[in-house]
Amino acid sequence: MASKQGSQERSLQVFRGTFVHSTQVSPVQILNDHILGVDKNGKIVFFEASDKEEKLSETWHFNKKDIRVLQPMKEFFIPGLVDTHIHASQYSNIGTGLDLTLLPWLTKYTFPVEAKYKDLKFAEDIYTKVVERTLKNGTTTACYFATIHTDASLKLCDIVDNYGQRALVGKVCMDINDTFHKYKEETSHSLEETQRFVTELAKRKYPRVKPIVTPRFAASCSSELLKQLGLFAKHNNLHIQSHISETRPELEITKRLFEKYENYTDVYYQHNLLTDKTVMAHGVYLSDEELKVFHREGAAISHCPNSNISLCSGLLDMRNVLKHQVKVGLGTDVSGGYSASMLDAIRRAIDTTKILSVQSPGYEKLSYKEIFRIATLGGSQALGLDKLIGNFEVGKEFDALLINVDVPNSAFEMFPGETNEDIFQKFLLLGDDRNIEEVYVAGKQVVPFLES
Ligand SMILES: O=c1[nH]c(=O)c2nc[nH]c2[nH]1
Ligand SMILES: [Zn+2]
Repeated sequence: MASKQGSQERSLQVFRGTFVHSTQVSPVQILNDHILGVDKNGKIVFFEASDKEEKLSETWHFNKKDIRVLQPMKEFFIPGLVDTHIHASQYSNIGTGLDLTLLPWLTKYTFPVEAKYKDLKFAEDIYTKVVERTLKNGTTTACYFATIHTDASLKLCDIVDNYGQRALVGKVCMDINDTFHKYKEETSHSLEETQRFVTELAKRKYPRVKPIVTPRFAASCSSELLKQLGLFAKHNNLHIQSHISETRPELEITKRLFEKYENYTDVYYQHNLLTDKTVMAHGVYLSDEELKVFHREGAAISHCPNSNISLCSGLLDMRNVLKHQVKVGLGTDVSGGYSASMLDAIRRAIDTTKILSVQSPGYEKLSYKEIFRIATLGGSQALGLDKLIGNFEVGKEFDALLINVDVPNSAFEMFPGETNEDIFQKFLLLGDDRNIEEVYVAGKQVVPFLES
Protein backbone atom coordinates (compact mmCIF):
# COMPACT_ATOMS: atom_id res chain seq x y z
CA MET A 1 0.00 0.00 0.00
CA ALA A 2 1.53 3.35 -0.99
CA SER A 3 1.71 5.63 2.04
CA LYS A 4 -0.78 8.50 2.06
CA GLN A 5 1.14 10.63 4.50
CA GLY A 6 3.46 13.51 3.74
CA SER A 7 6.95 12.08 3.49
CA GLN A 8 8.76 15.15 4.77
CA GLU A 9 11.81 14.43 6.93
CA ARG A 10 10.78 15.76 10.27
CA SER A 11 13.11 17.95 12.24
CA LEU A 12 11.88 20.70 14.55
CA GLN A 13 8.71 22.40 13.26
CA VAL A 14 7.81 25.84 14.56
CA PHE A 15 4.39 27.51 14.16
CA ARG A 16 3.46 31.05 15.14
CA GLY A 17 -0.01 32.55 15.33
CA THR A 18 -3.32 31.86 17.08
CA PHE A 19 -3.99 28.59 18.91
CA VAL A 20 -7.36 27.66 20.41
CA HIS A 21 -7.60 24.79 22.88
CA SER A 22 -9.12 23.66 26.18
CA THR A 23 -7.67 22.97 29.58
CA GLN A 24 -9.16 21.46 32.70
CA VAL A 25 -9.89 24.96 34.05
CA SER A 26 -10.81 26.73 30.85
CA PRO A 27 -13.15 25.25 28.21
CA VAL A 28 -11.72 27.53 25.52
CA GLN A 29 -8.43 29.41 25.60
CA ILE A 30 -7.67 31.61 22.61
CA LEU A 31 -3.96 32.27 22.57
CA ASN A 32 -3.02 34.94 20.05
CA ASP A 33 0.52 35.44 18.81
CA HIS A 34 1.95 32.30 20.36
CA ILE A 35 4.79 30.14 19.19
CA LEU A 36 4.75 26.34 19.34
CA GLY A 37 7.54 23.87 18.58
CA VAL A 38 7.16 20.21 17.61
CA ASP A 39 10.19 17.90 17.74
CA LYS A 40 11.02 15.12 15.30
CA ASN A 41 9.03 12.62 17.38
CA GLY A 42 5.90 14.73 17.02
CA LYS A 43 5.95 16.02 20.60
CA ILE A 44 5.21 19.62 21.56
CA VAL A 45 8.44 20.91 23.08
CA PHE A 46 7.52 24.55 23.67
CA PHE A 47 4.38 26.67 23.59
CA GLU A 48 4.82 30.27 24.65
CA ALA A 49 3.88 33.85 23.86
CA SER A 50 5.79 35.09 20.82
CA ASP A 51 7.85 37.60 22.79
CA LYS A 52 9.89 34.54 23.86
CA GLU A 53 10.83 33.81 20.25
CA GLU A 54 14.43 34.95 20.50
CA LYS A 55 15.15 32.98 23.64
CA LEU A 56 13.43 29.91 22.18
CA SER A 57 15.35 30.16 18.92
CA GLU A 58 18.63 30.07 20.85
CA THR A 59 17.56 27.11 22.96
CA TRP A 60 16.06 25.12 20.09
CA HIS A 61 18.34 26.30 17.27
CA PHE A 62 15.87 27.55 14.71
CA ASN A 63 15.90 30.60 12.43
CA LYS A 64 13.14 33.12 11.75
CA LYS A 65 12.75 31.80 8.22
CA ASP A 66 11.96 28.33 9.59
CA ILE A 67 8.85 29.59 11.39
CA ARG A 68 5.49 28.91 9.77
CA VAL A 69 3.56 32.12 10.44
CA LEU A 70 -0.25 31.80 10.34
CA GLN A 71 -2.38 34.54 8.75
CA PRO A 72 -3.89 36.67 11.56
CA MET A 73 -7.71 36.58 11.89
CA LYS A 74 -7.86 33.92 9.19
CA GLU A 75 -5.84 30.93 10.28
CA PHE A 76 -5.60 29.22 13.67
CA PHE A 77 -4.83 25.82 15.12
CA ILE A 78 -7.21 23.71 17.19
CA PRO A 79 -6.45 20.26 18.67
CA GLY A 80 -7.43 17.23 16.59
CA LEU A 81 -11.02 16.07 17.09
CA VAL A 82 -11.53 12.76 18.92
CA ASP A 83 -14.39 10.56 17.71
CA THR A 84 -14.96 8.21 20.63
CA HIS A 85 -17.50 6.00 18.84
CA ILE A 86 -17.82 5.25 15.14
CA HIS A 87 -18.78 2.09 13.25
CA ALA A 88 -16.35 2.11 10.31
CA SER A 89 -18.24 -0.81 8.80
CA GLN A 90 -21.54 1.08 8.71
CA TYR A 91 -20.05 3.85 6.56
CA SER A 92 -21.57 2.33 3.41
CA ASN A 93 -25.03 2.91 4.94
CA ILE A 94 -24.38 6.50 6.01
CA GLY A 95 -27.26 8.90 5.44
CA THR A 96 -29.78 6.14 4.76
CA GLY A 97 -32.13 3.84 6.68
CA LEU A 98 -33.00 6.11 9.57
CA ASP A 99 -36.73 5.38 9.52
CA LEU A 100 -36.51 2.81 12.30
CA THR A 101 -35.53 2.65 15.96
CA LEU A 102 -32.44 0.81 17.16
CA LEU A 103 -33.43 -2.86 17.29
CA PRO A 104 -35.38 -3.09 14.00
CA TRP A 105 -32.70 -0.82 12.43
CA LEU A 106 -30.01 -3.32 13.42
CA THR A 107 -31.96 -6.18 11.84
CA LYS A 108 -33.05 -4.47 8.64
CA TYR A 109 -30.01 -2.36 7.71
CA THR A 110 -27.02 -2.86 9.96
CA PHE A 111 -26.46 -6.60 10.38
CA PRO A 112 -26.89 -7.20 6.62
CA VAL A 113 -24.25 -4.61 5.74
CA GLU A 114 -21.81 -5.78 8.42
CA ALA A 115 -22.13 -9.36 7.13
CA LYS A 116 -20.64 -8.19 3.83
CA TYR A 117 -17.22 -7.57 5.41
CA LYS A 118 -16.33 -11.22 4.92
CA ASP A 119 -15.35 -9.91 1.50
CA LEU A 120 -11.95 -8.26 2.00
CA LYS A 121 -12.20 -6.24 -1.20
CA PHE A 122 -15.49 -4.69 -0.06
CA ALA A 123 -13.93 -4.04 3.36
CA GLU A 124 -10.88 -2.35 1.89
CA ASP A 125 -12.98 -0.06 -0.28
CA ILE A 126 -15.32 1.12 2.47
CA TYR A 127 -12.64 1.33 5.16
CA THR A 128 -10.46 3.47 2.89
CA LYS A 129 -13.38 5.82 2.32
CA VAL A 130 -14.26 6.18 6.00
CA VAL A 131 -10.68 6.86 7.05
CA GLU A 132 -10.30 9.47 4.30
CA ARG A 133 -13.61 11.11 5.17
CA THR A 134 -13.00 11.28 8.92
CA LEU A 135 -9.42 12.54 8.54
CA LYS A 136 -10.47 15.27 6.09
CA ASN A 137 -13.09 16.33 8.61
CA GLY A 138 -10.51 16.63 11.36
CA THR A 139 -10.84 13.35 13.25
CA THR A 140 -7.25 12.72 14.28
CA THR A 141 -8.27 9.96 16.70
CA ALA A 142 -11.11 7.49 16.14
CA CYS A 143 -12.44 4.68 18.27
CA TYR A 144 -13.73 2.27 15.64
CA PHE A 145 -16.12 -0.69 15.68
CA ALA A 146 -15.31 -2.95 12.71
CA THR A 147 -17.27 -6.23 12.28
CA ILE A 148 -16.99 -9.83 13.50
CA HIS A 149 -14.45 -10.56 10.73
CA THR A 150 -10.87 -10.59 12.00
CA ASP A 151 -9.05 -10.20 8.68
CA ALA A 152 -11.24 -7.32 7.58
CA SER A 153 -10.73 -5.67 10.99
CA LEU A 154 -6.96 -6.01 10.50
CA LYS A 155 -7.40 -4.45 7.07
CA LEU A 156 -8.98 -1.43 8.77
CA CYS A 157 -5.90 -1.20 11.04
CA ASP A 158 -3.61 -1.30 7.98
CA ILE A 159 -5.53 1.52 6.31
CA VAL A 160 -5.63 3.65 9.47
CA ASP A 161 -1.88 3.27 9.88
CA ASN A 162 -1.23 3.98 6.22
CA TYR A 163 -3.14 7.25 6.40
CA GLY A 164 -1.50 8.17 9.71
CA GLN A 165 -4.69 8.41 11.77
CA ARG A 166 -4.61 7.51 15.46
CA ALA A 167 -7.16 4.86 16.41
CA LEU A 168 -8.46 2.16 18.65
CA VAL A 169 -9.93 -0.60 16.49
CA GLY A 170 -12.29 -3.33 17.69
CA LYS A 171 -13.21 -6.61 16.08
CA VAL A 172 -16.88 -6.93 17.04
CA CYS A 173 -17.87 -9.88 19.27
CA MET A 174 -21.40 -11.31 19.32
CA ASP A 175 -22.64 -14.86 19.82
CA ILE A 176 -26.38 -14.07 19.94
CA ASN A 177 -28.41 -12.82 17.02
CA ASP A 178 -31.99 -14.06 16.89
CA THR A 179 -33.10 -11.66 14.15
CA PHE A 180 -30.33 -12.09 11.56
CA HIS A 181 -28.88 -15.56 12.12
CA LYS A 182 -26.10 -15.30 9.55
CA TYR A 183 -24.33 -12.60 11.50
CA LYS A 184 -22.98 -14.05 14.73
CA GLU A 185 -20.15 -16.25 16.01
CA GLU A 186 -19.69 -19.33 18.12
CA THR A 187 -18.75 -18.27 21.65
CA SER A 188 -15.28 -19.86 21.68
CA HIS A 189 -14.57 -18.65 18.14
CA SER A 190 -15.39 -15.07 19.13
CA LEU A 191 -12.80 -15.14 21.91
CA GLU A 192 -10.17 -16.95 19.81
CA GLU A 193 -10.59 -14.50 16.96
CA THR A 194 -10.30 -11.56 19.37
CA GLN A 195 -7.04 -13.08 20.61
CA ARG A 196 -5.86 -13.51 17.03
CA PHE A 197 -6.82 -9.93 16.21
CA VAL A 198 -4.84 -8.57 19.15
CA THR A 199 -1.81 -10.79 18.40
CA GLU A 200 -1.74 -9.98 14.69
CA LEU A 201 -2.14 -6.26 15.31
CA ALA A 202 0.71 -6.32 17.86
CA LYS A 203 2.97 -7.99 15.26
CA ARG A 204 2.41 -5.06 12.91
CA LYS A 205 3.93 -2.70 15.50
CA TYR A 206 1.82 0.25 14.36
CA PRO A 207 2.70 3.18 16.63
CA ARG A 208 -0.77 4.69 16.89
CA VAL A 209 -3.27 1.91 16.13
CA LYS A 210 -4.28 -0.13 19.15
CA PRO A 211 -6.84 -2.90 19.72
CA ILE A 212 -9.99 -2.50 21.78
CA VAL A 213 -12.05 -5.43 23.08
CA THR A 214 -15.53 -5.00 21.59
CA PRO A 215 -18.54 -6.96 22.84
CA ARG A 216 -21.30 -5.43 20.68
CA PHE A 217 -23.75 -4.97 23.56
CA ALA A 218 -25.11 -7.15 26.34
CA ALA A 219 -28.13 -8.24 24.29
CA SER A 220 -25.93 -9.84 21.63
CA CYS A 221 -23.46 -11.57 23.97
CA SER A 222 -23.87 -14.58 26.25
CA SER A 223 -22.68 -14.27 29.82
CA GLU A 224 -19.94 -16.76 28.95
CA LEU A 225 -18.67 -14.58 26.10
CA LEU A 226 -18.76 -11.43 28.24
CA LYS A 227 -16.86 -13.28 30.95
CA GLN A 228 -14.16 -14.52 28.58
CA LEU A 229 -13.75 -11.10 26.99
CA GLY A 230 -13.59 -9.37 30.39
CA LEU A 231 -10.86 -11.73 31.59
CA PHE A 232 -8.94 -11.40 28.34
CA ALA A 233 -9.07 -7.59 28.56
CA LYS A 234 -8.04 -7.68 32.22
CA HIS A 235 -5.07 -10.02 31.72
CA ASN A 236 -3.80 -7.98 28.79
CA ASN A 237 -4.68 -4.52 30.12
CA LEU A 238 -6.72 -3.73 27.01
CA HIS A 239 -9.19 -1.00 26.15
CA ILE A 240 -12.87 -2.02 26.06
CA GLN A 241 -15.85 -0.55 24.18
CA SER A 242 -19.52 -1.42 23.93
CA HIS A 243 -22.99 0.13 24.00
CA ILE A 244 -25.08 0.77 27.09
CA SER A 245 -28.60 2.04 27.86
CA GLU A 246 -29.30 3.51 24.45
CA THR A 247 -33.02 2.75 24.17
CA ARG A 248 -35.83 1.57 26.42
CA PRO A 249 -36.59 -1.65 24.50
CA GLU A 250 -32.89 -2.58 24.71
CA LEU A 251 -33.04 -2.02 28.50
CA GLU A 252 -36.01 -4.38 28.74
CA ILE A 253 -34.27 -7.13 26.76
CA THR A 254 -31.11 -6.78 28.81
CA LYS A 255 -33.11 -6.99 32.03
CA ARG A 256 -34.71 -10.22 30.80
CA LEU A 257 -31.43 -11.78 29.65
CA PHE A 258 -29.45 -10.78 32.75
CA GLU A 259 -32.11 -10.89 35.44
CA LYS A 260 -29.85 -11.57 38.41
CA TYR A 261 -27.89 -8.33 37.85
CA GLU A 262 -28.78 -5.06 39.56
CA ASN A 263 -28.89 -3.05 36.35
CA TYR A 264 -27.27 -2.73 32.89
CA THR A 265 -24.04 -1.27 34.32
CA ASP A 266 -23.80 -4.15 36.76
CA VAL A 267 -23.85 -6.64 33.85
CA TYR A 268 -20.66 -5.16 32.42
CA TYR A 269 -19.12 -4.55 35.85
CA GLN A 270 -19.61 -8.16 36.98
CA HIS A 271 -17.98 -9.37 33.76
CA ASN A 272 -14.83 -7.23 34.26
CA LEU A 273 -15.86 -5.00 31.39
CA LEU A 274 -16.23 -1.72 33.27
CA THR A 275 -12.72 -0.40 33.86
CA ASP A 276 -10.77 2.83 33.54
CA LYS A 277 -10.05 1.78 29.94
CA THR A 278 -13.72 1.31 29.04
CA VAL A 279 -15.77 3.59 26.82
CA MET A 280 -19.50 2.88 26.59
CA ALA A 281 -21.58 4.49 23.85
CA HIS A 282 -24.85 6.35 24.61
CA GLY A 283 -25.75 5.86 28.29
CA VAL A 284 -28.97 7.80 27.75
CA TYR A 285 -30.95 5.91 30.39
CA LEU A 286 -28.25 5.37 33.04
CA SER A 287 -29.46 6.06 36.57
CA ASP A 288 -27.52 8.20 39.04
CA GLU A 289 -26.58 4.95 40.83
CA GLU A 290 -25.05 3.63 37.63
CA LEU A 291 -23.21 6.90 36.95
CA LYS A 292 -21.69 6.59 40.41
CA VAL A 293 -20.34 3.18 39.42
CA PHE A 294 -18.94 4.63 36.20
CA HIS A 295 -17.18 7.30 38.26
CA ARG A 296 -15.88 4.78 40.81
CA GLU A 297 -14.48 2.51 38.10
CA GLY A 298 -13.15 5.36 35.92
CA ALA A 299 -15.22 4.24 32.93
CA ALA A 300 -16.24 6.72 30.22
CA ILE A 301 -19.31 7.55 28.15
CA SER A 302 -19.35 8.40 24.46
CA HIS A 303 -22.16 10.88 23.83
CA CYS A 304 -23.55 10.25 20.34
CA PRO A 305 -26.17 12.97 19.84
CA ASN A 306 -26.81 12.56 16.11
CA SER A 307 -27.53 8.86 16.53
CA ASN A 308 -29.60 9.45 19.68
CA ILE A 309 -31.84 11.77 17.68
CA SER A 310 -31.77 9.94 14.32
CA LEU A 311 -32.82 6.59 15.82
CA CYS A 312 -35.21 8.37 18.23
CA SER A 313 -33.34 6.78 21.13
CA GLY A 314 -33.44 9.64 23.64
CA LEU A 315 -31.43 12.63 24.83
CA LEU A 316 -28.37 12.24 27.04
CA ASP A 317 -28.24 14.63 29.99
CA MET A 318 -24.55 15.44 29.70
CA ARG A 319 -24.70 17.96 32.54
CA ASN A 320 -25.69 15.14 34.89
CA VAL A 321 -22.88 12.96 33.54
CA LEU A 322 -20.39 15.76 34.22
CA LYS A 323 -21.87 16.36 37.70
CA HIS A 324 -21.07 12.72 38.46
CA GLN A 325 -17.50 13.36 37.27
CA VAL A 326 -17.78 10.67 34.64
CA LYS A 327 -15.37 11.03 31.71
CA VAL A 328 -17.25 11.88 28.52
CA GLY A 329 -16.35 12.32 24.86
CA LEU A 330 -18.36 12.82 21.68
CA GLY A 331 -19.06 10.18 19.03
CA THR A 332 -20.50 10.33 15.52
CA ASP A 333 -21.84 6.76 15.82
CA VAL A 334 -21.94 6.33 12.06
CA SER A 335 -24.34 5.15 10.70
CA GLY A 336 -26.93 5.48 13.48
CA GLY A 337 -25.56 9.01 13.25
CA TYR A 338 -25.78 10.31 9.69
CA SER A 339 -22.62 12.40 9.70
CA ALA A 340 -18.99 11.28 9.96
CA SER A 341 -17.94 14.80 10.96
CA MET A 342 -17.17 15.64 14.56
CA LEU A 343 -18.25 19.21 13.80
CA ASP A 344 -21.72 17.77 13.31
CA ALA A 345 -21.42 15.89 16.62
CA ILE A 346 -20.58 19.20 18.31
CA ARG A 347 -23.63 20.86 16.73
CA ARG A 348 -26.00 18.02 17.64
CA ALA A 349 -24.63 18.06 21.21
CA ILE A 350 -25.38 21.79 21.36
CA ASP A 351 -28.92 21.11 20.06
CA THR A 352 -29.40 18.33 22.63
CA THR A 353 -28.41 20.43 25.62
CA LYS A 354 -30.68 23.26 24.39
CA ILE A 355 -33.66 20.92 23.90
CA LEU A 356 -33.16 19.63 27.45
CA SER A 357 -33.20 23.21 28.70
CA VAL A 358 -36.49 23.84 26.86
CA GLN A 359 -37.99 20.72 28.41
CA SER A 360 -36.79 21.61 31.92
CA PRO A 361 -36.70 25.31 32.69
CA GLY A 362 -33.71 26.07 34.93
CA TYR A 363 -31.65 23.30 33.34
CA GLU A 364 -27.98 24.26 33.32
CA LYS A 365 -27.19 23.74 29.66
CA LEU A 366 -23.68 23.23 28.37
CA SER A 367 -22.01 26.08 26.51
CA TYR A 368 -20.57 25.57 23.04
CA LYS A 369 -17.17 26.00 24.67
CA GLU A 370 -17.75 23.12 27.07
CA ILE A 371 -18.85 20.97 24.14
CA PHE A 372 -15.70 21.88 22.20
CA ARG A 373 -13.70 20.73 25.22
CA ILE A 374 -15.61 17.45 25.27
CA ALA A 375 -14.85 16.92 21.55
CA THR A 376 -11.11 17.33 22.13
CA LEU A 377 -9.74 17.04 25.67
CA GLY A 378 -12.81 15.11 26.88
CA GLY A 379 -12.44 12.57 24.09
CA SER A 380 -8.80 12.04 24.94
CA GLN A 381 -9.76 11.41 28.57
CA ALA A 382 -12.59 9.06 27.59
CA LEU A 383 -10.12 6.96 25.59
CA GLY A 384 -7.39 7.12 28.26
CA LEU A 385 -5.13 9.07 25.90
CA ASP A 386 -5.04 12.40 27.73
CA LYS A 387 -1.37 12.12 28.65
CA LEU A 388 -0.67 11.96 24.91
CA ILE A 389 -3.23 14.18 23.14
CA GLY A 390 -6.26 16.46 23.71
CA ASN A 391 -4.70 19.94 23.81
CA PHE A 392 -1.46 21.82 23.19
CA GLU A 393 0.26 21.11 26.50
CA VAL A 394 4.03 20.75 26.26
CA GLY A 395 4.94 17.04 26.27
CA LYS A 396 1.84 15.92 24.34
CA GLU A 397 1.92 14.86 20.71
CA PHE A 398 0.91 17.51 18.18
CA ASP A 399 -2.48 16.34 16.87
CA ALA A 400 -3.88 19.49 15.32
CA LEU A 401 -6.08 21.06 12.65
CA LEU A 402 -5.03 24.16 10.80
CA ILE A 403 -8.25 26.08 10.26
CA ASN A 404 -8.61 28.74 7.59
CA VAL A 405 -11.85 30.71 7.59
CA ASP A 406 -10.99 32.56 4.37
CA VAL A 407 -10.91 29.79 1.77
CA PRO A 408 -12.62 29.75 -1.64
CA ASN A 409 -16.22 28.47 -1.37
CA SER A 410 -16.21 28.61 2.42
CA ALA A 411 -19.65 27.86 3.85
CA PHE A 412 -19.65 31.16 5.76
CA GLU A 413 -18.42 34.75 5.52
CA MET A 414 -16.53 36.93 7.95
CA PHE A 415 -17.71 40.48 8.69
CA PRO A 416 -15.88 43.58 9.94
CA GLY A 417 -15.54 43.87 13.70
CA GLU A 418 -15.67 40.15 14.41
CA THR A 419 -13.36 38.94 17.14
CA ASN A 420 -11.20 35.82 17.20
CA GLU A 421 -13.83 34.25 19.43
CA ASP A 422 -16.54 35.01 16.83
CA ILE A 423 -14.36 33.46 14.13
CA PHE A 424 -13.78 30.34 16.22
CA GLN A 425 -17.48 29.96 17.05
CA LYS A 426 -18.47 30.45 13.41
CA PHE A 427 -16.09 27.71 12.35
CA LEU A 428 -17.58 25.32 14.92
CA LEU A 429 -21.15 26.09 13.90
CA LEU A 430 -20.79 26.68 10.15
CA GLY A 431 -17.41 25.37 9.01
CA ASP A 432 -16.61 22.16 7.21
CA ASP A 433 -13.71 20.28 5.66
CA ARG A 434 -13.04 23.15 3.25
CA ASN A 435 -11.88 25.16 6.25
CA ILE A 436 -9.65 22.35 7.55
CA GLU A 437 -6.56 23.16 5.52
CA GLU A 438 -4.12 20.77 7.11
CA VAL A 439 -4.37 17.93 9.63
CA TYR A 440 -1.46 16.78 11.81
CA VAL A 441 -1.14 13.59 13.82
CA ALA A 442 1.90 13.39 16.09
CA GLY A 443 3.44 16.28 14.17
CA LYS A 444 3.07 14.59 10.81
CA GLN A 445 0.89 16.25 8.19
CA VAL A 446 -1.72 13.68 7.13
CA VAL A 447 -4.12 15.99 5.22
CA PRO A 448 -3.98 16.93 2.36
CA PHE A 449 -3.29 13.34 1.34
CA LEU A 450 -0.28 12.46 -0.71
CA GLU A 451 -1.42 11.61 -4.25
CA SER A 452 -0.54 8.00 -5.15
O1 LIG B 1 -26.16 2.83 17.75
C1 LIG B 1 -25.91 1.62 17.76
N1 LIG B 1 -25.33 1.03 16.69
C2 LIG B 1 -25.02 -0.28 16.65
O2 LIG B 1 -24.49 -0.78 15.66
C3 LIG B 1 -25.38 -1.03 17.79
N2 LIG B 1 -25.25 -2.33 18.12
C4 LIG B 1 -25.75 -2.48 19.34
N3 LIG B 1 -26.22 -1.31 19.82
C5 LIG B 1 -25.98 -0.40 18.87
N4 LIG B 1 -26.25 0.90 18.83
ZN1 LIG C 1 -22.67 2.43 18.10
